[in-house]
Amino acid sequence: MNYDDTPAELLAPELESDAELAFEGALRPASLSEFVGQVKVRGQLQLLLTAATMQGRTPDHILFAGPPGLGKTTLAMIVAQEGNRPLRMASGPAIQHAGDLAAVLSSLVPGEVLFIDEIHRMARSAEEMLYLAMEDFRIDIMVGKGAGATSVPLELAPFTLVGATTRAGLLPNPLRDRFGFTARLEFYADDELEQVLTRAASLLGLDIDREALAEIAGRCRGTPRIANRLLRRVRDYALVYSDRSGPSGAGTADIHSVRAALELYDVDALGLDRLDRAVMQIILTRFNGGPVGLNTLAVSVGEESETIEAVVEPFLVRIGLLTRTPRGRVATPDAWQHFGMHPASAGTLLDDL
Ligand SMILES: Nc1ncnc2c1ncn2[C@@H]1O[C@H](COP(=O)(O)OP(=O)(O)OP(=O)(O)O)[C@@H](O)[C@H]1O
Ligand SMILES: [Mg+2]
Repeated sequence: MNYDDTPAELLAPELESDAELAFEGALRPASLSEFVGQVKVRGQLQLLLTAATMQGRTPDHILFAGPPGLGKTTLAMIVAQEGNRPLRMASGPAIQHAGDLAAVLSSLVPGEVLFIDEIHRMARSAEEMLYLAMEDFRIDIMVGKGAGATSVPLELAPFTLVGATTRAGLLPNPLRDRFGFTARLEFYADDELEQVLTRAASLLGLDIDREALAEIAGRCRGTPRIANRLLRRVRDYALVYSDRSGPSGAGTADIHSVRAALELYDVDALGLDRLDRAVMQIILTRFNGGPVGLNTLAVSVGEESETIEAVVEPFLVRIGLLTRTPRGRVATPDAWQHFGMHPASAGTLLDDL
């Protein structure tokens, strides 16, 4: 069985390169009204921000949780932009000591939005400092060492903390409880992805029809970042193989060029990526459909169980290939069908293990 037939980067929901970063920057919607989908979250955010503006106070702290590429960073930027507030970007892994966080917090200006990406990866000591900062806009700084050490309180400017995490479950309760609003981002529906793609196509100057956009939307794991990435590969294909009669000379793409381009890159009809396929195939072939425990599964595919749980599983569950039960992960009848396999009889199963 070949698990490595898709270029990993094409369907990976994580960011890959600097070029992609620049492209994402250009595509990021700048206001809530431009932001596609997540209707419920958008409404909730709008209310929270408007109420804060009416009262002239800083908005409550906000946590965005959900799989990679669904718009957490984009929404954090929008929170700052909508309220015309300065934005400071930080990331959990870069905050390894309480002192790192103290330096950031003490330099915030009143009303500033502090965005901490991957907030679940911050150091413990920094987390504890953050509790006090979020609640009372105050921190205690330790001065000196050993018996002579004293703690000096420091007032902070009122700020709004915006946290993003792919693993809300890893946040300690005291931290989670201090956010006034937690938004869980969902995978996008096909028609929403089509809107994202329409906008991106016009920015790329690519002439592409509805049917072709719908085909890409159906294969991008419900994720805008992947939609934009697949669109760029389709653009390449159109550039090289079409007659370049599009308005900007970037080529024209239709359903045939989309299918050909995606086939070239081994993006299957459901948009499963290499890791999705590896997980499903292990469950089907090695464990005869399951149940399989998360850790066993992670070891079998050679991945962190964190990645399986945060990135792979939510999507497989959403498209109905996998269910989670108290005894482990189980493949659905649709999964057997998608991979063209059948459950083995009990005898062969024992041989296999
Ligand atoms: N609702 C949306 N409408 C339009 N474009 C979107 C939307 N959500 C995300 N995008 C696009 O997808 C890209 C990825 O979004 P973003 O960087 O905000 O994801 P993320 O959730 O922060 O991912 P990660 O967990 O990897 O940091 C952005 O460049 C943006 O162009
Ligand atoms: Mg992000």
